[in-house]
Amino acid sequence: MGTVVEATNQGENGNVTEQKPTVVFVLGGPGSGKGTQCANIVENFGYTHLSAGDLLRAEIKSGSENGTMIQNMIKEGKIVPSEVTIKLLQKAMQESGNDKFLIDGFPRNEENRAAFEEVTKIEPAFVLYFDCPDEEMERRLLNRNQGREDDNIETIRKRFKVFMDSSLPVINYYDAKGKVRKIEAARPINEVFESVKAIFSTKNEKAD
Ligand SMILES: Nc1ncnc2c1ncn2[C@@H]1O[C@H](COP(=O)(O)OP(=O)(O)O)[C@@H](O)[C@H]1O
Ligand SMILES: Nc1ccn([C@H]2C[C@H](O)[C@@H](COP(=O)(O)OP(=O)(O)O)O2)c(=O)n1
Ligand SMILES: [Mg+2]
Repeated sequence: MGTVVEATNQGENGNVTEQKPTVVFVLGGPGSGKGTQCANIVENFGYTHLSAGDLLRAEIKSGSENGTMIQNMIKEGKIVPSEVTIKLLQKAMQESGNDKFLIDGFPRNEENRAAFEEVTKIEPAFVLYFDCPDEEMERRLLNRNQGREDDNIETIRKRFKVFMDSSLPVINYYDAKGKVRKIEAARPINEVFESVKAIFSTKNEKAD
């Protein structure tokens, strides 16, 4: 079995080798509801959910040599170097056995985006963007109660700034390619999911 993550559609001799996996990037500010909606999508549409933040937090817990660096960056609301995050994503993709992925919270900056494309040669089918006002996101994060070291008001403000400065440009990049599916996220969870369902039920998954 070859790797799904670096798969190409055609070998050098022109033979069809493997299909590239379907990837949907799930973006939006901290607390916009990415993880919550991904869980719903998994139940209904057969995707594997990969949260970049969850993978990084698991890496900290595992006691890896990068753990302290990752922990310090997350506490400061900063974005971990792509090399680290992409390796974790590739490993999780390989281990999943699936060929449809929701990649949640990635790419969060231009470096993430360009490096993922370079390393995997995968273009997302589309980008789901949860648009939510800061006040609502702040309320949700302060009530999240998952014991996260970055869900305090000081780090939250830093994360909002990083989102505005570094992540919105990535969303704009994909918007210019017609790939962004924007969702009003400041509504009850089930209403947001109705909008999500409508997007996954249309034939845009394979669109270039
Ligand atoms: N539509 C919603 N309305 C109210 N609270 C929500 C909604 N979606 C998610 N939440 C809550 O807000 C918090 C952040 O949601 P989460 O899915 O973890 O967001 P993200 O992954 O984008 O940071 C969680 O406590 C979650 O239960
Ligand atoms: N691509 C990514 C994703 C997350 N991180 C780090 C920096 C982020 O502030 C934290 C938390 O990300 P996570 O997606 O779990 O946070 P939210 O669900 O948006 O609240 O992880 C990263 O460095 N690079
Ligand atoms: Mg999340």
